[in-house]
Amino acid sequence: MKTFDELFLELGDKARSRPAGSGTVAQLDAGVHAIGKKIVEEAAEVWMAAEFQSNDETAEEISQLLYHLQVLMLAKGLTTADVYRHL
Ligand SMILES: N=c1c2ncn([C@@H]3O[C@H](COP(=O)(O)OP(=O)(O)OP(=O)(O)O)[C@@H](O)[C@H]3O)c2ncn1[C@@H]1O[C@H](COP(=O)(O)O)[C@@H](O)[C@H]1O
Repeated sequence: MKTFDELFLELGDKARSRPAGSGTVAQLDAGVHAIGKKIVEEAAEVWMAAEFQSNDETAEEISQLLYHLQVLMLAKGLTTADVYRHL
């Protein structure tokens, strides 16, 4: 298990070191347009899970949405502080 901040640090390391086989690196290379489409897809899956599936399945979909939001943050050079200051 990891927190939002721990995952963001891990993804930042991946973006810098670019290990072979990293899905995050592949997403970053695909660019903001592709990442954005993935966010929309995952958001729809969250919505559908919330309406028609279990809470555990909904939580899993939410985790995937958070992951893709973090990939977009990295693609745009945003930090968690950039986001948190709006909360
Ligand atoms: N938390 C995640 C995570 N959540 C979601 N995803 C990806 O998001 C996609 C969501 O999958 P779906 O269930 O929607 O399935 P899908 O639409 O068939 O997926 P694709 O066809 O798009 O691959 C998958 O491609 C997952 O690989 C994630 N990929 C990676 N992580 C974590 O990120 C870290 C770095 O991962 P790598 O960069 O791959 O090493 C590791 O700690 C991973 O656990």
